[in-house]
Amino acid sequence: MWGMSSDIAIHAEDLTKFYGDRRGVEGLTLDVHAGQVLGFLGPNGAGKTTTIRLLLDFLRPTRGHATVLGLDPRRDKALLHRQIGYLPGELAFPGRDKAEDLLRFFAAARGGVAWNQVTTLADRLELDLSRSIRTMSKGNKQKVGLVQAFMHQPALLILDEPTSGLDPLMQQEFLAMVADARTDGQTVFMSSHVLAEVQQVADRVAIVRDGRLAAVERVESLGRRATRTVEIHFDDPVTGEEFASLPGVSDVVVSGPILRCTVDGRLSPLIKAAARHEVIDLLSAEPDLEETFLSYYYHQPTDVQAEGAR
Ligand SMILES: Nc1ncnc2c1ncn2[C@@H]1O[C@H](COP(=O)(O)OP(=O)(O)OP(=O)(O)O)[C@@H](O)[C@H]1O
Repeated sequence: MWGMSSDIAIHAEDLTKFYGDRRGVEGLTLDVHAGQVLGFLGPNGAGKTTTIRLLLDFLRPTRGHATVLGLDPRRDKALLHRQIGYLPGELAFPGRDKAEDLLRFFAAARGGVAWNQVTTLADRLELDLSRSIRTMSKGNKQKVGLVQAFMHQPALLILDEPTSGLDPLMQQEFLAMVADARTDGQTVFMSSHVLAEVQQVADRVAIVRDGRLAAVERVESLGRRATRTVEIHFDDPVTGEEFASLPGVSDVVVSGPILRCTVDGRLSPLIKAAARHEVIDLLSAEPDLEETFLSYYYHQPTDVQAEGAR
């Protein structure tokens, strides 16, 4: 439909939303491949929720358009929503009492859901379905939201800050649910401001800031580009100068026989230079995607549009 190939679950083209003269999101062009997990990353106010609401036709774009599961959200909203599992960023449940009642209501609205799906998900998340939603903590409400998003095994899951309010164990369980969904061929679009969690499950990461897409990267290539911190202990004092100009080496700090620096990319230039001295020890911290992301994020001009965006 719409000339879209079915291996694209979400296609956004110049998607733009202004709230008055305030930018929600501008010029967002992005494809999400069917069967993949896309992490949609950015800090508060970057435009993640705005983008998600545009994809679902809860907001109308100022400019541009989106195609979701081959459908135009503006024309086929109801049909589209039946095929999607959506977790809103702000959960507002109607006044029904028990979690189970609310989930039965959602299940019926979707034309019936195998109830064992619901209980399986609730068990995984350690959610007591007999509890009253009104008295639930934020985390437990979030679990109810997740169960309703996953319970009909939708072709596409659109999740706005899905781990918010979950404790670390439950965050891991949620990530396992996403990995299982991917195994089953479902597509997942999840927003987050935490790279570490997205890194575990995503195929690609899209980074938004100030309402613009700053980068789209495969998770592995983010990793390959990772900077790492290296500390080398020598027998005798060294000078920083002989290391500071090496390719990829920065932030050189020398205190006596100890050298600390940041290396971007391969370690060999540093290791060759170090080997001119007697090396006692070398410590290299695991490439930290969070740091890579942050350095990338803060050092790029705003209007960079990565080649990987399409
Ligand atoms: N209804 C609105 N009216 C005016 N401005 C809005 C409205 N909704 C969002 N904005 C603005 O649009 C920008 C993007 O907001 P959005 O909620 O999409 O960001 P976000 O990345 O989802 O952030 P958060 O994680 O805080 O939800 C922000 O500057 C925000 O203040």
